[in-house]
Amino acid sequence: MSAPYTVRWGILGPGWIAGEFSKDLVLDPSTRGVTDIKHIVQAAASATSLERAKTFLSDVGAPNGTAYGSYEELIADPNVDIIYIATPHSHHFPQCLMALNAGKPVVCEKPFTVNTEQTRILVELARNKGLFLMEAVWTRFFPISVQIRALIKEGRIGEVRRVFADLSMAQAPEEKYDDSHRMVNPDLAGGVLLDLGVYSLTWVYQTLYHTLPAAVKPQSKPTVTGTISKYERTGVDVENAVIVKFPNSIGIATSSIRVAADPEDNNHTAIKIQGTLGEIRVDHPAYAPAGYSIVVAGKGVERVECPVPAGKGMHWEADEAARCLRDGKLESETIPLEESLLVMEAMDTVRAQAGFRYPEVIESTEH
Ligand SMILES: NC(=O)C1=CN([C@@H]2O[C@H](COP(=O)(O)OP(=O)(O)OC[C@H]3O[C@@H](n4cnc5c(N)ncnc54)[C@H](OP(=O)(O)O)[C@@H]3O)[C@@H](O)[C@H]2O)C=CC1
Ligand SMILES: O=C1OC[C@@H](O)[C@H](O)[C@H]1O
Repeated sequence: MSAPYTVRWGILGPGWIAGEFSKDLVLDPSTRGVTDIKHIVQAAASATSLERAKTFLSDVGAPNGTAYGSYEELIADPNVDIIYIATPHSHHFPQCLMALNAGKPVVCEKPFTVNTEQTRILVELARNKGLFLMEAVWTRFFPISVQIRALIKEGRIGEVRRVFADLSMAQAPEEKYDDSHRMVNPDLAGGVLLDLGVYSLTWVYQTLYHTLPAAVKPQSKPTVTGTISKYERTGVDVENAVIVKFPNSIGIATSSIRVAADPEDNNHTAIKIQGTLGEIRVDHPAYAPAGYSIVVAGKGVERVECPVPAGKGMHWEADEAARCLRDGKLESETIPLEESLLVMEAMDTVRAQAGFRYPEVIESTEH
């Protein structure tokens, strides 16, 4: 058996999710049945302080990693193969630009950028430079997503005509968040559409668009209609509803931080994928569901549990990025850049229809 392909990660923005991601990186991949890939947390950088980067590395179980007190040093490190960006939404575009311009492949947290134009620039830059680029929508790589896309393609629930997808978590923003917090701060591109709505839209696009034959995709671009409710204190959205109309199907994506999709936290259905023969009901939360049911008329209910075998489940997206690097691919087939652009476009459209724009400094493509 050949040695596993090893990828050395550089973590840019050592905050909450970067910690979860890095802890998954250092897990033994065989705990999820993976033997062809190995990850190393090679380095981490904090723009706030070198000490923070050091503490981060030790906390995630990578005490031998190199700590940097600036992002520039991280992306210049020749021992780093790929950069993972995990900062607030407002900062993804300039930081991705910086990393790509330095010749580093990038995995960037969701949402890719503040708007579509920014993502388009990154995609063109990565393609021109021959560098791998991927939006870190971890949900797409969960075995549950893989299984459900396969069930749709094999016609288990007939022709899929409609999808309802919700990711809502009652968070009482007035109590939970200071107005400067990234969830509600317009300067950091806060708001529920970009933060949680991106997952509801992911379910719509990965079921109704990703599963289509390649030949029909060019004629299958959706039209999007949507609305939002604003947070009185900061003006970002706290609730939204998006209708995504494809030629032969309709997706309805919603998200909220005012109400909960699953108030009792009890595997309530958050996503319904409806076909002409039946439906697939996927558990809350949409970003990491742990089970689903297949309900076919006359055949009863088949329940499928999909627990994460070890860690949080962010390792699957890292495995994908590693395999793409190994195989010389510039993008993931599971989350093609075109689909990241389509989701960004949907969010742009909803914001435009609602008259919701972020400060020019973060909507700008000049950096
Ligand atoms: N995949 C998932 O499940 C999740 C994804 N996310 C996504 O990850 C990203 C980061 O979220 P999260 O980990 O909660 O973020 P944090 O609030 O923990 O911040 C992450 C890092 O970003 C930098 N940062 C924080 N605030 C600012 C600011 N005001 N200006 C500039 N930089 C700042 C800091 O880096 P430094 O130390 O270098 O200053 C910080 O360590 C977002 O895109 C979010 O949508 C978030 C949660 C879950
Ligand atoms: O990506 C995310 O998923 C989990 C949520 O709790 C978090 O706010 C969001 O950023």
